[in-house]
Amino acid sequence: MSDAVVRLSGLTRSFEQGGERIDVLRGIDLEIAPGEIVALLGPSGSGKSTMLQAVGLLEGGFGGSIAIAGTEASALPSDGRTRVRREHLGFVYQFHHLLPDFNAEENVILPQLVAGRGREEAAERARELLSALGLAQRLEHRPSQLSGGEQQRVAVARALANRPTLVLADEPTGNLDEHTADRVLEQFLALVRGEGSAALVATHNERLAAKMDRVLRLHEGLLE
Ligand SMILES: Nc1ncnc2c1ncn2[C@@H]1O[C@H](COP(=O)(O)OP(=O)(O)OP(=O)(O)O)[C@@H](O)[C@H]1O
Repeated sequence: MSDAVVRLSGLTRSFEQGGERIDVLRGIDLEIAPGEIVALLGPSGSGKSTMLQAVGLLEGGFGGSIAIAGTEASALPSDGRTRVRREHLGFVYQFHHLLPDFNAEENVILPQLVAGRGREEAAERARELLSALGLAQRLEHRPSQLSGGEQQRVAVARALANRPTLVLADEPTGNLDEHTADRVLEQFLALVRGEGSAALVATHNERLAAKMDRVLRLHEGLLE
C-alpha cells in the first residue's frame, strides 16, 4: 500500500525501570489506509499510549521506522517532526486539555491560526464543526461551563480543525459514563468519516472498538 497514512515497520520501545528493562513494543508492523478508522485494543499497561506517542511523533526513543503520509518521520529533527505533526495529525486525549480561558469556538479557532489560516475562515470552520457535533448553542461557553461530553466534543472539533490526514485518539471517551461515551464516539466516528480522515483510537472497550473499521489487539508488545 503505497499511499498509507501510517506505516510502522519493526517499531520497538523499551523502558528501564528499577534497573530492569521492559520491552513494551517488540516489533510492530502496521499500515493504515486513507480514511480507515482503526481501534487499538489492549488492557491497561499493554502499550497503547506508547504506540500512539510513537505515531504522534511526540517522543523519541523508538526503534524501527515510522512513516506518516509517506514521510519517514522517525529520523527527522524536532522541527521536522513538528511540521509533519501540524500538517497531518490531530489529537484527542482522555481529558480534553482545552484552554480554560477561551470559549469553545476560540479553542477550535486557535490551532487554525497557528497553522496560518485567516481568522474569518477559521471561525467559520469552527462553527461548522461544532454545529456538526450538536454544539451550535455552546460556542461561547468556556470549558468549565460545558458538560464532560460537551468538552470532549469540543476537543474532537479542535482535533479535526486543520483537516488532519490522521486523528490519534487515546481513550477519547474513557472519562465519560457509558451512555455519553457511546454518543460522543458515534458523533466522533461520523464526523471523522465525513471528513475523510483516518483514525487510530486506543481503547480498552471491546464494544466501542467493534464500531470501527478494523480492530487491532496489542498483546505482549505485538499486534495480534
Ligand atoms: N516513561 C516511562 N518510563 C517507564 N515506563 C513507562 C514509561 N511510559 C510507559 N511505561 C510503561 O510502559 C507500559 C505501557 O504503558 P502505556 O501507558 O503505553 O500502556 P496503555 O496500554 O496505554 O495503558 P492504559 O490503558 O492504562 O493507558 C507500562 O508498563 C508502563 O509502566
